[in-house]
Amino acid sequence: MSSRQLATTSGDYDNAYPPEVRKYLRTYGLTPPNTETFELQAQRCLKQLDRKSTDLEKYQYLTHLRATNVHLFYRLLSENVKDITPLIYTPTVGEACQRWSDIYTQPEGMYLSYSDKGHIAGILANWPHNVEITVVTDGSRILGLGDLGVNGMGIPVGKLALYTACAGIRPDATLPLTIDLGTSNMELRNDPLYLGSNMDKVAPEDEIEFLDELMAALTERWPGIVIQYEDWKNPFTSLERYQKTYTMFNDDVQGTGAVIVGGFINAVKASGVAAKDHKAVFLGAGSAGVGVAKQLVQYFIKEGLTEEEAKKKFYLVDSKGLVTLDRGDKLADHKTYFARDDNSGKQIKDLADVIDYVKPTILMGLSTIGGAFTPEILQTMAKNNDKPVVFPLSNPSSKSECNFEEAITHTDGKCLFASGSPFPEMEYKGQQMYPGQGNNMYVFPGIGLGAILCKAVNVTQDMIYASGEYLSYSLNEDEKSKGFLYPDISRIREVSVVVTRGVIRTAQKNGVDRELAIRALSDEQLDDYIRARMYDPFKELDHIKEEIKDLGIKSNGSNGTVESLKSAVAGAHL
Ligand SMILES: O=C([O-])CC(=O)C(=O)O
Ligand SMILES: [Mg+2]
Repeated sequence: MSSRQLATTSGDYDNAYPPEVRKYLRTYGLTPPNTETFELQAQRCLKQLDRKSTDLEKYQYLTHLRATNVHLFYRLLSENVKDITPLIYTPTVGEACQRWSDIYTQPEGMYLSYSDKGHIAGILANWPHNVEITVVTDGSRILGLGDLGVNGMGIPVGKLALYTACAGIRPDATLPLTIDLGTSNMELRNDPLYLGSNMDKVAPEDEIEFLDELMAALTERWPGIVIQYEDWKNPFTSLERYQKTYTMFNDDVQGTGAVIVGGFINAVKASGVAAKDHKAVFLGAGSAGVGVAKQLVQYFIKEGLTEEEAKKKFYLVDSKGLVTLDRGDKLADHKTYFARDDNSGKQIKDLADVIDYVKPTILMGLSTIGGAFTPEILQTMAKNNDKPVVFPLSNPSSKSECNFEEAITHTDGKCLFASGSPFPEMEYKGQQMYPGQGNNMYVFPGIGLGAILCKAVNVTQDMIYASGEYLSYSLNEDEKSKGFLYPDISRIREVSVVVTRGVIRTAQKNGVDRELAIRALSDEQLDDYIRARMYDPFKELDHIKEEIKDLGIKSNGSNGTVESLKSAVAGAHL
């Protein structure tokens, strides 16, 4: 009997497979006759993609392709990362989430509801694959688009597609997970097509009870699982509650922080201003803003400042203005750390006035207020600095505090720029200008893969920081000469190898690794070890051929022909 039964994944229906492989997989006759090269397959896909008139239609086509030929989808993605990533991830995924209940066609992960409490382990048993990593959201803060309830499923799906594309986690080892704990979004709840429960968000203590059960059930079913929290309105509670007990991290607080560290290290070098002389104004003092600022504190400490000095480099601005201790309102816990006490009673409401007061070298946007970096603000940054650092980081593009063209034009081409969502490069005064994309996709794939490969018990803050630091090392000479702050996205798999190595090395230093055998590897050997474990959609055919060879099919001297397969694969229906 063949070790293969009937085809089980959409990848088995790949029409790149020759007849003998189709016969082995028992898909012979279930696909069109010709065996196609990837070039031909890609030509057809790109033609179909081209014919779609909106990005959302392209997103839907790509979703369909993944569901019907998973390896082809990843081959196409890996050869066209720069063009396709914005269609399956930010910004298009934002629109897909807003319209999820409208455009829904098929399940792509698991949905758990509050009413499933007490039965979570039993429900997880329904998932048919072995899982190495899950991305879990409750949809309560999807990108900068607010509470989208279960429509947020697009985010775990998109993040995990990037795990596969960028870090080579096998597609069937990923689990997109959306928790339906109710939603405060009345527009959704009044929509009969809404796919989640029509109830208000559960109370925080009920949410914690639910999550306690979920974390235990996930880890019981898949003991090595890495759990990534994504797009939660209040991510701090779960981070503090679980990070020492489970292998988990929060991508928005920690991943975004780390990716900014990576670009920031390069921006500080390029700015010509010593680290100790920088000052940063942050528009947005929510979880992502504070998460980023905290990791930059770690950077300044590494540069020789005390924690107190490092903390003083940051001026956070929220909807009420500059965050100060004596502002008269009750500050959320996470803001207090950065609240200023040196304002001599002065309160400043407007961002432009804060900038006049602070004269920052760095302006960061994590506010989800599209256009908040006005031409005047950008002009002031350029007046005060030779090379102002301007990072409008909110997602998707519509929420970006400014776009690349505005930043370049209003700083007369001087700014060092990175945004959260992609913007096109442009020419300015005869010179080609390249935008950086400070998106956490540069680090989370490596954080997850690193944690999986070294079998980390926890994801420590040092591992997170290392992902950003190693990201900064991964710029090549060509990228440096063009003034890039982040490496070219088309090199993302190689970048992820470097990031993964940084994460593993740091786990080893922290003593949270359980795969002790890889401690002795040199850096070069470790990189090879990582690469060898990355799923490569171009090598699937070779793996199946190996499988066939292992069954001794070639041993009758017929070189794997259809005839030899006929006799060797007992039980196959030819
Ligand atoms: O998904 C992205 O593009 C980045 C991110 O985590 C967010 O904005 O929440
Ligand atoms: Mg996010």
